Amino acid sequence: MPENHSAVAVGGTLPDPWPAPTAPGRVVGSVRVPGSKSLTNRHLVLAALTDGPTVLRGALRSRDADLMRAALETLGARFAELTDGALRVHGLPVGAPLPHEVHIDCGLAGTVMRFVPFVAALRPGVVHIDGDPEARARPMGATVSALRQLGVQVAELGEPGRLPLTLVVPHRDASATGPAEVAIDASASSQFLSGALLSGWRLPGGLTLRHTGARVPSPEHVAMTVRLLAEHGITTTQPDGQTWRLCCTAAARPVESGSTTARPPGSDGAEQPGERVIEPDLSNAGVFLAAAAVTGGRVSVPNWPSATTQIGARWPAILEAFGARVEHTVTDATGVLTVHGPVDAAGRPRLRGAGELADTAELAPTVAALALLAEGPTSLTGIGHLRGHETDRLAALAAEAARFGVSVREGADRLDFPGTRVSGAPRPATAQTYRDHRMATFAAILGLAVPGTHVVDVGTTAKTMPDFPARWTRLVDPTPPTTKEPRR
Ligand SMILES: O=C(O)C1=C[C@@H](OP(=O)(O)O)[C@@H](O)[C@H](O)C1
Ligand SMILES: C=C(OP(=O)(O)O)C(=O)O
Repeated sequence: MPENHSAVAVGGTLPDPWPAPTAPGRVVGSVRVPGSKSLTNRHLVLAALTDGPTVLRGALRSRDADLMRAALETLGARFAELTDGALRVHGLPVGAPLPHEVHIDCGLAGTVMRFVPFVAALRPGVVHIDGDPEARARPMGATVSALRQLGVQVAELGEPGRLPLTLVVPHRDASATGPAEVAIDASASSQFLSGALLSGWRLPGGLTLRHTGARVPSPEHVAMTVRLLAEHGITTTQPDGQTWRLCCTAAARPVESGSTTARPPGSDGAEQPGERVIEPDLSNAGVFLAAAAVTGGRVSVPNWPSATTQIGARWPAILEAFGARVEHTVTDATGVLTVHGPVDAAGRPRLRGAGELADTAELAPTVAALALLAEGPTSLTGIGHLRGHETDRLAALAAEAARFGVSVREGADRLDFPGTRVSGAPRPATAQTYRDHRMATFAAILGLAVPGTHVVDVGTTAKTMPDFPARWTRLVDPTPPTTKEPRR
């Protein structure tokens, strides 16, 4: 079900292709980043499966988050926007038959494609699941297999192991005592494991989930799932690195405990909803931090958590590998992360190659932009499963680098960037984005240093950051044209 992705800026539609702003000098600023997509969509699922109301603060509004909300609403959850900007979620009736057949639109959201089918498996009925044309290329085989092991009939209406799917969910024996046993190969995406775990605690006997493949991709995201379950009072045990066990005993209770849970002052707790605060999206924060790195500038992100399960926790180490200096000023549980971009003796930006960076997962496109502007070589390894992301990101990054005049070596699960000492500086190009938000932000970062860069369909950034073009323009060149002065 494709939809119009065109980017709408304050005051109108953005041009397509979009002229990416070039930094007039050092980029200096502070950027408040919206809530994490991965945390928001997990919290939405967990709140939808909790019997009492939950209040979410800082939840992302974006295409992926809105698709998740719509899907959960279709399955019976209810949402109310509160006047203070928070979102109240009322859980869906687990186990009750759906009143009629329903359709779920996943868009291009991996979290919706891989999390929602397991939610659907908790209500007897017929559920049709589809998404954008690009979503039909993304792997779904492990979800299909897991659902069948749970007794759901799954019709694969297109290619095997791909969307669209129709699920026929049976009535479940609520007196089941043992855990459901599911064994899947999740090598193509950690989301298969997260999806099963996020709903598995509502199965009558809980769930034992086993990964049969070699390695778990994006392991941080599975750790995030386990952590959030724990915050909801659901214990996951891991007898070995490939197996997760969830019991159902904590099921169906409103949120009462957990590190992000707070009760309103004076509350006796009886009818009060649990409250969750969602961290900013650190993967998207990396795009803004990259602007400092690329221009020898200084960019801060407030509310940077001191401890997090987000893969964006790796930004300080990654940016330091490129020669940036990173400070984290801590106040309470959060703080401000500030990146100072590296400069040479004359004050000109000067990124060094980062060497080998393993398992950068969803950070890879942003890191790739840095690697194209760095002097020395950088290799991104262990990223084979990114071929199943919004697009085949290894092929897309190599193709777009070539458009900018840089030859990047594409291996089965790695990319090798030569560094500008070998390739020369990237030259202007009109970057294709393949409906992939991170390919758009990749090109925007290059545009900082490569005047004349254009980005096709920059509106695709609405997947996780609807106002990206306006935010980016404000950060890169905040001075109105008439008052412009060189910043260095
Ligand atoms: O569970 C999640 O929220 C995600 C898991 C990861 O997926 P993969 O394991 O497919 O990389 C990540 O890349 C994606 O952006 C979000
Ligand atoms: C891979 C990504 O998204 P999705 O949640 O759609 O898998 C991503 O955001 O980089």
